[in-house]
Amino acid sequence: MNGLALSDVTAGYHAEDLVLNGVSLGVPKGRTTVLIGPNGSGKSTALRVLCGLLSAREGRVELDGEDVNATPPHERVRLGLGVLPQGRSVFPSLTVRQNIELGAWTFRRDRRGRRRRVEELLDRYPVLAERSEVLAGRLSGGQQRLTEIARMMMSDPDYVLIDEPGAGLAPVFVQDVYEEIRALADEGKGVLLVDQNVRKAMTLADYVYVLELGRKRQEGSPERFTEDLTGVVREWLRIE
Ligand SMILES: Nc1ncnc2c1ncn2[C@@H]1O[C@H](COP(=O)(O)OP(=O)(O)OP(=O)(O)O)[C@@H](O)[C@H]1O
Repeated sequence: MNGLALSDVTAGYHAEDLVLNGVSLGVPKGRTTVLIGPNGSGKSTALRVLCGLLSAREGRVELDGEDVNATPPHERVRLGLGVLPQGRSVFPSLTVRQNIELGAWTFRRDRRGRRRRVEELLDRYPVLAERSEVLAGRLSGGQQRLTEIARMMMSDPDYVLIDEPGAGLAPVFVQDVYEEIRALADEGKGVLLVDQNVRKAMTLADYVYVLELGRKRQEGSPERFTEDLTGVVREWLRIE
C-alpha cells in the first residue's frame, strides 16, 4: 500500500518504559497529516520512529508497503523520506549554498546532479538565491528555516516529516514557512506535521491525529476538531 505508516507501534528510550503504546497512523501522498497532543505525549518520538532514529519494539513502520523498521535513517532518505527537525539546524558558518548541498546524500556519487539540484532549488526559492553565498548565520530566522527546507528537498522526498516548524520564529516569518509546507503537499508530497501551534496546523491539515500519553486518543478530519478545538486544548491543559 502507498503511504508512510505506523501500525500498532510500541517504542521507548529505556527498557522499563514505553513512550508509544500501540500507535497506528498513516501519511498519504499529497496530503498534510497533523499530529497534535499535549507536551510529552510522544509526537516527536513518533517522528523519530518514522525516520529511523528510534526503532519500534513492536508493530510495523511502513514506507510504501515496505517494512522499514530495520532500515537506517540515511537509507530511508534514499527511499523517499525527508526530515525537517525541531530547532535550528543550519550550519551558521557555512554559506546558504553549502548548507543546501549538505542534503546531497542521494547525489554523493553524482557531482553534476548535485550541482543541478542545488540550482533548481535556488530557482525555486529566490530569497535564498539572492543570498546563496552569504553565511547562513547571517540570515533571518525565516530564511534559515527556508534553507533547511531547501536542504531537505535536495533528495526530492515523497514524504516529509516536519517538527514544530514555527518554533523560535518571529510571527512575521511563521506564515511564510506554513505557505511552503502547504506547497509541498500541493505538489504531491505526503506531509506529516507535528505542531504545538494547533490552530495554525489545523489550517493546513487534511487529517488529524491526537496523541495522549503515547496512545492515539482521536483522529479525523480537521473540521471535527475545529468545532471543539478549544475544548480539546482546555482538556490538555486541565482547565475546568
Ligand atoms: N531522548 C530521550 N530519552 C529519554 N526519554 C525521552 C527522550 N525523548 C523524549 N523522551 C520522553 O518521551 C516522552 C515523550 O516525549 P516526546 O518528545 O516524544 O513528546 P512530544 O509529544 O513531542 O512533546 P513536546 O510537545 O513537549 O515536544 C516524554 O516523557 C519524554 O520525557
